[in-house]
Amino acid sequence: MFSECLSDEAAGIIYGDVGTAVLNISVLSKLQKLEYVQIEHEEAGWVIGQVADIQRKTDLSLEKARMIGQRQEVDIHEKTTAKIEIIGYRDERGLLQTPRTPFRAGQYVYHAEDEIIKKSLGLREHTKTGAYIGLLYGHDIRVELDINSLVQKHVSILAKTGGGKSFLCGDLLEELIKHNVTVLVLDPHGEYGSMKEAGSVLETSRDFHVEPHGYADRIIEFATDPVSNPDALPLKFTLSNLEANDILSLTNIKNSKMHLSFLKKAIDALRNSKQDYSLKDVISVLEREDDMNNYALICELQYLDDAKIFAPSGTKISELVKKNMTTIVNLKGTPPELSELIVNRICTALFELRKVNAVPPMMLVVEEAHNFCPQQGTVASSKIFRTIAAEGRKFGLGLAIISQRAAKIDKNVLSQCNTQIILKVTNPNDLKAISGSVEGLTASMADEIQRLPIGVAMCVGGGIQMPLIVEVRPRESRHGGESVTVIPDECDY
Ligand SMILES: Nc1ncnc2c1ncn2[C@@H]1O[C@H](COP(=O)(O)OP(=O)(O)OP(=O)(O)O)[C@@H](O)[C@H]1O
Repeated sequence: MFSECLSDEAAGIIYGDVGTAVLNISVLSKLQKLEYVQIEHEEAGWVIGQVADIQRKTDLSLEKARMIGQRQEVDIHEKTTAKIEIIGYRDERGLLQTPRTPFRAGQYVYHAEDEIIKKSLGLREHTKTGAYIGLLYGHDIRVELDINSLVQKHVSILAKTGGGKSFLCGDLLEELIKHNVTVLVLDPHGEYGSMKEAGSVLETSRDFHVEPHGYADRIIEFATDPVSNPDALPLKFTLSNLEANDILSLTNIKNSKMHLSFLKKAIDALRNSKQDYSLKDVISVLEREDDMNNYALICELQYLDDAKIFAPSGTKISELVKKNMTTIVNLKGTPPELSELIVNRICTALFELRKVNAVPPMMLVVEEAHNFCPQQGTVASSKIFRTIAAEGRKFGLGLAIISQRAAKIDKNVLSQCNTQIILKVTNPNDLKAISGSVEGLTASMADEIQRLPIGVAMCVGGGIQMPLIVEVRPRESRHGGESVTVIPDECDY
């Protein structure tokens, strides 16, 4: 017979037609959507399920509702019911199974105990390789992503703008730093340098066990514009490593055969006379030609020279990537074409050097990934991202892509991300792209993505076998992507 001893604390009783995958209960005590429940099965033992939907059924007719409007007393009878989706149980081999025979009507359903949830969902706490990103929604159970799996199988963090992507990515980076993983972050908006400073952990109703902590001793920051980022080291590229068409692609005269041939000639002349040369040298050669047709090209090169990104001898990868350290490449203020070229050169160098073990196994984190590996059109870095997504895992080069437009990321790249962290998304195209790429996503979970509050994420992969809803932990370090207040409170004036 089934356990009757817990009936006082029961969440509900099964009624109506009962299946092996879905069943309905009459709710007996407070129950929330997405909460886990446990039900005893005659053969399988305790099985867990999740509340997919709750309904309060009432007998209030339209007519009676009108009577309430006329301030008349009306009796309302209500019954709360819930739809439960069965997740399963662990068999003696530790594999997740679902029962093959249905539960019985009249059976009690209970609020799930933490130990049963952990066992059934395969959640392990305080593991050696776990990145703690938050607590399981409604439960004091730590959700940890397996770092080896993140690096080997890539990860995506997707949400609408302001959905909490960079906040959560900061959590992940803190964990990677604590576990001594070598990381390089491509940071188009300069949001991650603030991780050097300790944050202020907000008081919340839940205790996440997080203390403020800054990571200045573990972070190296490089910036293309060191004037605006005085704490960062200057990032420079060797001009002599670029071909004429690379340089022309950075200007507004991308497809001119005439200008390409002028530029090639000037560069060939310089290469024949010296090893290192600057953009000023290229401009001087073009000026000496005294050809009116060169004028537009000279103006563009002067504009490029003002970006001060090229030097006779650029930043070496050995300076950029240091074992067990996190490097932030701050691209704030860099024009898009230049950013794409920089990202392409860094990623290509990392991939090639990783192949020959000249840099340590590492994680490459790319913010605003839709700009560097777009689904439509091609940019300088499109090809290398496809290559890293497809082959990076073989060489220990993990990819973390972060974007507010899932539908605008190259599908060849997105589909290779086996760990997905999804925050609030409302755009229908993005929702479609996400639903198509997340394994094991039920219709109710997919629907839930639009309603996720800020600070709540849906995760799957990284050692987590089914999509889980997670309350994201607070940051230890300062979050650099705070939303800007347009109209301050009176006291702020
Ligand atoms: N887990 C959380 N706890 C508390 N506050 C959060 C959390 N996640 C996000 N926020 C707050 O929400 C705001 C937006 O978060 P965040 O900057 O991470 O969004 P985003 O998705 O990176 O935005 P954008 O697309 O504009 O870069 C910030 O002010 C941040 O402090």
